[in-house]
Amino acid sequence: MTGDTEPSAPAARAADRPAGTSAVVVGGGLAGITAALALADAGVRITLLEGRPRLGGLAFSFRRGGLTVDNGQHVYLRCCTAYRWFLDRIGGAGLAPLQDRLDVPVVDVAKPEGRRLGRLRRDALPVPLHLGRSLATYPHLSLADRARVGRAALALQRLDPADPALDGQDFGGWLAAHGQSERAIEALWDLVGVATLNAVAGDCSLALAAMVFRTGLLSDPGAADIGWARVPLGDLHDGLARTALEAAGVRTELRTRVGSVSRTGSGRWAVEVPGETLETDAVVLAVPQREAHGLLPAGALDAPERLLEIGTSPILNIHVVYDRTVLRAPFLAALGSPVQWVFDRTEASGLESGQYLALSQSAAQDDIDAPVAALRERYLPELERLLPATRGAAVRDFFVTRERTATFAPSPGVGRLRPGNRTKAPGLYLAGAWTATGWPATMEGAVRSGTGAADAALRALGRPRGHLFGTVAESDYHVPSADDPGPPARVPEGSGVSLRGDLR
Ligand SMILES: Cc1cc2nc3c(=O)[nH]c(=O)nc-3n(C[C@H](O)[C@H](O)[C@H](O)COP(=O)(O)OP(=O)(O)OC[C@H]3O[C@@H](n4cnc5c(N)ncnc54)[C@H](O)[C@@H]3O)c2cc1C
Repeated sequence: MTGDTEPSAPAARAADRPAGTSAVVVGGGLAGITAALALADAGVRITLLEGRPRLGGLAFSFRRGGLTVDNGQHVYLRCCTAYRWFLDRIGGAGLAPLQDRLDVPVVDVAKPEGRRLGRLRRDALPVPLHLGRSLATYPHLSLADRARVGRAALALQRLDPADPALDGQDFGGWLAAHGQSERAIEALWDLVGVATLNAVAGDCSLALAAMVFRTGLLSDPGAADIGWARVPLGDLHDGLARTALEAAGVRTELRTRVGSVSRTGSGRWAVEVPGETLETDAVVLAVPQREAHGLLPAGALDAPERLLEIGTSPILNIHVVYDRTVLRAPFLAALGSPVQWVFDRTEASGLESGQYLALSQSAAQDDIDAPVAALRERYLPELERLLPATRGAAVRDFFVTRERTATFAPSPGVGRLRPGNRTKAPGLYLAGAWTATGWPATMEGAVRSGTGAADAALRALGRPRGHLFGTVAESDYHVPSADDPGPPARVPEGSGVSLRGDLR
């Protein structure tokens, strides 16, 4: 590596760029990759520095014997327009398609009479009627609870997530004040909320919850259709991302941990990595909030100590390989069990026989440090209750992945702690899912923060540009024809992704 980002960029496209427009992006998670791509696409000469030997940050894969394992199951929704733009930009949309229509099997094992299957799905009707039939027939709620859920959803729709007064209130208190029973919270609000917000309703800012439920369930009929990668996450966030960065002329340096960022005497920026210092015009810090706090020069934020007040929340994934197929659906959600969501990872992991399930356990404070043996003892019998076919099946492998700081904690009051993309230091920008995107800690939030930082930098360079992505557009719902097959992120016919009534 050389000492200045400008003359050293390898790709021809970068070499053509005018001098005086270089930037260093620190951190190669989704926020940093996005910022690097968006800036490079606008003609800025970019160096991306990542401390680890791979890109992708918190959403990555690793090898375990013959398996490719994701550190944690990731899903996104059709309303995640920024992440969908990102998938398109790296050429990965076809590898992480969306359901044609929201359809979530929900299995309740709490009742003595046995397990019961319900479904949360949508119809092709306008909001809020698109969920009306599903709610009316949802067997896990009493009739009275279903009516009260409908009324609360309409009240939620009237909230403005950007209203600062909502940030300090907790979602659980709001739900109780709107007549929601403990059962309704468990069987509906937390079923969705824990997975998307990484906290139970009582621990969640009303602003963030309103954002999730309004955008996902109450904005457009298809907004909550679920998408997920049919390949290892690393294929997208590391492999394809690296190819896209290289094609855009970005110089990417892995295993390169930034030690400090400071202003030079001439008003440029000095980025220190082991053995050398890079000089550049602008810096995007796309690292987690604690690292950002450590790298921010004095005076860059009014109250930098607030970054350290942002809490974190863990996610545990439990991976089980059976010698046979035990689940005949791509995923399911569970009630009446410590199991939350179960995903079939068989194909994506490269497993050739048997079935590989990943249990995604959000807000996992109670289990995150439990020994593997204790988790095995607790969760295998739970899987037998949920999926009877596991009872005669042999467990070929059982392991866990623990992300203790998977997301920032969406606690009441977190909104006032999250800074925007701009700092008080000219040329220094912040990105990361923890910045003030209005979204909880998601891939969507990370990508939005990356484009936000790039936009702020481009405006300062006098090169503002149009929006890269919009809200959920009507065009997302058009009927595909032979001439116009529709957006690439659709599940192809016959792909086997549709859910069947019988899960096993
Ligand atoms: C188990 C799990 C499950 C999840 N499930 C979902 C889901 O289903 N849907 C969803 O949308 N989101 C999910 N998320 C959240 C999502 O993964 C994150 O919000 C997103 O990936 C954060 O991206 P980021 O770029 O903001 O930060 P990060 O991914 O944390 O990236 C920051 C990068 O900076 C690098 N870095 C740090 N310090 C330095 C330094 N000094 N020098 C150089 N590099 C440095 C780090 O190595 C890292 O690569 C999940 C997260 C986890 C952990």
